[in-house]
Amino acid sequence: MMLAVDIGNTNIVLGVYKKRELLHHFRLSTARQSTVDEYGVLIHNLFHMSDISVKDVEGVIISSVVPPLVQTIVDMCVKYIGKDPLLVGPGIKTGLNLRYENPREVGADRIVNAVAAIEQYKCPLVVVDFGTATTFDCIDGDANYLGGAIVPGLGISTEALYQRASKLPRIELEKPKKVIGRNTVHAMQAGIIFGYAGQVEGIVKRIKIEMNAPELKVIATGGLAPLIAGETECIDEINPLLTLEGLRIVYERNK
Ligand SMILES: Nc1ncnc2c1ncn2[C@@H]1O[C@H](COP(=O)(O)OP(=O)(O)O)[C@@H](O)[C@H]1O
Ligand SMILES: CC(C)(COP(=O)(O)O)[C@@H](O)C(=O)NCCC(=O)O
Ligand SMILES: [K+]
Repeated sequence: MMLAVDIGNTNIVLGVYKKRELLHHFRLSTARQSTVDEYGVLIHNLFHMSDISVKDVEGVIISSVVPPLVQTIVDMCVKYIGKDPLLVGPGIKTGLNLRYENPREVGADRIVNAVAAIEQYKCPLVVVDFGTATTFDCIDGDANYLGGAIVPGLGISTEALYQRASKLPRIELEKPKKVIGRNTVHAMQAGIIFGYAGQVEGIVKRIKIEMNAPELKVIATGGLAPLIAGETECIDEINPLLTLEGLRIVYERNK
């Protein structure tokens, strides 16, 4: 078995693979102050509840966009799983041709998303990951990673209204019935959800023009993808496990 770990700014997602098959996946909060032993307890409990033996884990791969947590999770793997994990970063074979000005700058989650999408779909394509931030990753017809766009995530945007405007409450990220809200909560939900869908549409439209690829496929992933995908025609498919799949592929390429 192989353990794939994606450390995002909000959630740490873990996947347990047996060859190409995802047997289990788990989602933890990204707690920057948690210790090696605290993460060890979580992993121990999750494995125990799922009847996974640590002894069966032959290797671990990690992608992280939260530098302060990397050493903690690496140390946890060594101490509680007995494996030195592979880190997605410089020196690792991804098979991806990165056209970023500085390839080291690209988030590891964006890299593994792109690797998985190229394997699973026909290029050209765009991956939209609705996480803490929403990222757009553009892949051309020859499977080159071109770059993309980064926008504030749905959660961050919603939180900003609450934090910066005294009379705006904290709201649930839920789709309202109408775009014309007749109370504060509905008005905020309308603005956030429908505004976000419009933003995604606008960016995808510009990407298609800039890449001269009107037929390009748009794949959505990340915790909040289903909320927005229903509100726009521009998303072709939701693939919630794209990041884990990318980690599995990169792991195979470095065995
Ligand atoms: N299965 C899910 N259903 C609903 N919301 C989710 C789910 N998974 C994650 N979320 C929410 O989506 C947001 C982004 O999560 P995620 O995609 O894991 O972000 P990141 O990769 O930045 O950690 C968070 O607010 C999280 O609570
Ligand atoms: C853009 C991101 C913050 C998205 O992270 P996430 O929302 O998945 O937590 C992350 O991919 C990142 O820190 N990237 C580095 C900058 C870049 O990709 O150019
Ligand atoms: K992510």
